[in-house]
Amino acid sequence: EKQIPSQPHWAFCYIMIHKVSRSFSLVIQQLPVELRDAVCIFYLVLRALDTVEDDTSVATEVKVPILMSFHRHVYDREWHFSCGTKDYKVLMDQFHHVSTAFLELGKHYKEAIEDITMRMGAGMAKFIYKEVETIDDYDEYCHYVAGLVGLGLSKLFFISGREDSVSDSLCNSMGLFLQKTNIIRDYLEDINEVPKCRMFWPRQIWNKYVNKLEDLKYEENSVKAVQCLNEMVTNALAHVEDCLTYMSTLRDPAIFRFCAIPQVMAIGTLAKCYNNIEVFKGVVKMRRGLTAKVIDQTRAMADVYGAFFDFSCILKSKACRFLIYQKSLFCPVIMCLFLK
Ligand SMILES: CC(C)(C)CN1C(=O)[C@@H](CC(=O)N[C@@H](CC(=O)O)C(=O)O)O[C@H](c2cccc3ccccc23)c2cc(Cl)ccc21
Repeated sequence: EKQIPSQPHWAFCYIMIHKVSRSFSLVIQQLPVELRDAVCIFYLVLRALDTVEDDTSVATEVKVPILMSFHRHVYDREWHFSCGTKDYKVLMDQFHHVSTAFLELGKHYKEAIEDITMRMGAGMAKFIYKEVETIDDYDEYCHYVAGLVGLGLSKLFFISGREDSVSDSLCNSMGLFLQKTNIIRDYLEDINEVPKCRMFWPRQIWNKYVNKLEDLKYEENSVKAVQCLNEMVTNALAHVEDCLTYMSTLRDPAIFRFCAIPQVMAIGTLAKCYNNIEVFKGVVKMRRGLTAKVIDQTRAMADVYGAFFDFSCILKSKACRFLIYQKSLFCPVIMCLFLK
């Protein structure tokens, strides 16, 4: 039957989304209601899984079984596992509201969310025992925590009947671009994490510049640190073409905005991080005003090409500009930008 907004579990879910991610809760409101509910639950299930993975005070022998069986816990109204801090602790303690709402979703939505949760939990468990050494490890880890989100969202869009299915590789790139941007931006926060620092930058990249990842934050290494940072940004930019291709396949304007806004935020963050020693001194965040502007002005591919084009001007990289030019050939607005 139709959900009455007063039902406590749906109220809890939407309030929780608003608490953990202001911009995401704004963007999710654009979606058609049936899809919005499925994405809301998908996001909260993933946030809960991430909270378990992130909690360094949970012993490995306790954490791994929870990650592996999380996809079944979403069906159990009684289940919860207390961990995390602040709003994430509330999410974990009150998780039964998420399970109750999850059980009200359509069958295909539940199957899609369960499948991605199972695969992500298994991937997270694998990386509890495994460091990110090579660039392949880096891509594999980002696939588990973010690429799979792209696959899952595309499945939900398809189930809603509003979008055709898209190749796994394009969906994966959407997630990798966002996650690699977060990993670059959050260097200092992750390296200073207590009790155990979290390291996602691949050794294959940073060991060309320093002996230990944490050495990047010391003043005397600042030239090498920025060179290493720029290599990490360049690695993330490799996904731009796939992201632009993915977004240009989207038909539903609401789904387009839902996908495009985080991508434009990410390209803006990368632009701020590029060549910027501040990444090793504090967290480099886009100004709140700029975030509001992106949410308001990202409506069509022309806006996305524009944002990526602005970034490529900052990069001054011919390769990136040429790529954007190539992709935007059928977009008059961008064409005149190039001719300017
Ligand atoms: C790791 C991640 C990038 C996938 C996290 N992730 C996102 O980053 C959110 C945005 C968000 O939460 N922003 C936070 C960032 C932050 O915490 O700093 C904010 O507060 O602005 O967006 C993604 C997300 C949105 C739209 C399309 C996507 C396609 C593929 C993969 C992910 C996609 C997301 C969608 C879902 Cl359903 C679940 C998680 C995410």
